[in-house]
Amino acid sequence: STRQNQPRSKSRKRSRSQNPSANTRLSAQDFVFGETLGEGSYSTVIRARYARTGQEYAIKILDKNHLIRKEKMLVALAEKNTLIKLGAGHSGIVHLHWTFQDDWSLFFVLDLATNGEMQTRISRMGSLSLACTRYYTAQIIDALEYMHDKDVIHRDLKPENLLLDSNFRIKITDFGTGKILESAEERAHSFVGTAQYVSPELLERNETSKSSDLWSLGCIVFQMIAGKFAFQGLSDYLTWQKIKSLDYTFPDGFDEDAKDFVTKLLVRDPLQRIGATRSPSSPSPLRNHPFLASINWETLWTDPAPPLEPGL
Ligand SMILES: C[C@@H](Nc1nc2c(c3cc(-c4cn[nH]c4)ccc13)C(=O)N=C/C2=C\CC1CC1)C(C)(C)C
Repeated sequence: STRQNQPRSKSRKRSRSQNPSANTRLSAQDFVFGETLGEGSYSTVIRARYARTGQEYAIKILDKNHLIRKEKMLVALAEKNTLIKLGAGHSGIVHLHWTFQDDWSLFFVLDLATNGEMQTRISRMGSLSLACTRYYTAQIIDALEYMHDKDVIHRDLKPENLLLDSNFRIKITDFGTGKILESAEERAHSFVGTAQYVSPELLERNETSKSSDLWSLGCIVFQMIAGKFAFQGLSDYLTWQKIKSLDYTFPDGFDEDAKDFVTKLLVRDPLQRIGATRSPSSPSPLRNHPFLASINWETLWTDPAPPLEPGL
């Protein structure tokens, strides 16, 4: 029967099975751990197989003592709550299936994205074709609008956090920058984001909003097509100077519609960015931009991904 084939928390029909942290009976012994997939700032993500069903997952393991010493336990819990809040509602977002702990660690059992990080693809390819860039940009927008409508801001959107599942579709991950916690005082100390993708408002006013994710999207689209960062200095400080002065240039041959799209995202004033003032009820100017005219938003998540071929 299905009871044997599912991790037990799923076998319960009540709402408990919807709450990943409800399961107090899963333990590390229920999994066979494999290769390390990546290291976060306070965590390691390891490939693992749930022994009972053979289903593969990615398990994020956080060291409790480390979290306590660095006063990041609340950040870890905020990330868990953000992941729970996002739930299984969107296939473009990594889903948290269960959590459990032992004396030393917290365990988050998440979707495995078997084709890894977009960053790896861009590095290998140099750049992505326009068809790939349009497809992935549309999927990022769709997932981002879902997140923003749930009042979740990613804050550190970058190609490393854009995973590719077995069908080469996007899965956004690493919500390690829990916005729930950010009091003004904490904000002053916990500098968030990766240099090349940080928005001007975060650099100048330590401020982030949903529109900061749109700035990062602009940097990502530029990078997918150009095969290099929009803003890159010889040091983080010089990169930040370029960001604050909007010092970037499109390489020759950069698609004109894509240029217009990126230009409307890399705007200093967060409120003037395309899509910044969208509401769940109003149509999104991002989706209607000419650069994405060829996208069929209804079949976006069932269409096959375009072949990953080099761009420019
Ligand atoms: C960006 C992230 N890297 C990764 N995070 C996750 C992966 C993941 C998979 C591969 C991969 C799979 N096959 N080949 C490579 C390479 C990197 C991955 C996954 O499958 N499922 C959930 C993940 C993360 C969820 C958790 C943050 C909440 C860092 C470096 C932070 C660990």
